[in-house]
Amino acid sequence: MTVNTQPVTERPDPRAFGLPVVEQAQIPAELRSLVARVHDLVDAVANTEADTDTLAEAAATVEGVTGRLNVARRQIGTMVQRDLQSGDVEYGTITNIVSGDTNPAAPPLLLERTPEGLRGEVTLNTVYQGPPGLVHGGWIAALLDQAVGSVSAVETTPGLTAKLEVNYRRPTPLFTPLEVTAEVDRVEGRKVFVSGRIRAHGEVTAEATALMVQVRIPGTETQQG
Ligand SMILES: CCCCCCCCCC(=O)SCCNC(=O)CCNC(=O)[C@H](O)C(C)(C)COP(=O)(O)OP(=O)(O)OC[C@H]1O[C@@H](n2cnc3c(N)ncnc32)[C@H](O)[C@@H]1OP(=O)(O)O
Repeated sequence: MTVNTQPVTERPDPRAFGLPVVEQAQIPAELRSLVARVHDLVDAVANTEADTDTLAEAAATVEGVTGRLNVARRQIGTMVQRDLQSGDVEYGTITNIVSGDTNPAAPPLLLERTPEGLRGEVTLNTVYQGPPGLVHGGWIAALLDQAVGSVSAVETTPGLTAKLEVNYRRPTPLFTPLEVTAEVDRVEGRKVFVSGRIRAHGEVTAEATALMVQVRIPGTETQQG
């Protein structure tokens, strides 16, 4: 990471903006178990060749369960607070499609701090398939977007992706541990230039460069530039 000529603003607490925050430890084990079961269910549904009676019975069962769960729903924008092994605190939406703790559609990608930036591992099944046996290109971009967005948030302050350029160098395989890394390259005022990579078997399959623009936080415009 190159020199930042602007002071880094203290990481904002989403509660100050009226967003509910759930600490990771407060998520019940029963909900985590349900998320994992539904994650497996999506894969089973996507691939099943069961007979029609079984399909009809499963649809009715799932419809009933969905109705029971929908009785109480979270507020849109609910955040989860994660305490990283490094001691850093990270906030993200609890249903984030890539990393959300309660989203059964999320792989999920869990990232931890390294001396260079962030690193995580994820293995994707056929739910994320594009070409036969390979990860969908849009999902590759999503993994990279999440990684560069998170590293920007952890090392500076949260921002939105203004520009993301993905270079697909090699096919990215399913059912293979993928290493995802991201780092901050430089900071210019509110602009954070970041980069990220996906590796399979140690070989880079995709890489991205991106521009994150830090969100304007009331009262901090002077520091943010
Ligand atoms: C919370 C922890 C974890 C978070 C992880 C999340 C990962 C996922 C991230 C996402 O998916 S974000 C969702 C996708 N992105 C968006 O929806 C963003 C939509 N775009 C916007 O909302 C605005 O365009 C944006 C906030 C990016 C910028 O608007 P601003 O009004 O704040 O910026 P402004 O126009 O003042 O420009 C500030 C600087 O950035 C530059 N800039 C802004 N947009 C740009 C762009 N698109 N391309 C190049 N440069 C850009 C602009 O030229 C200027 O440079 P200078 O300071 O040098 O003059």
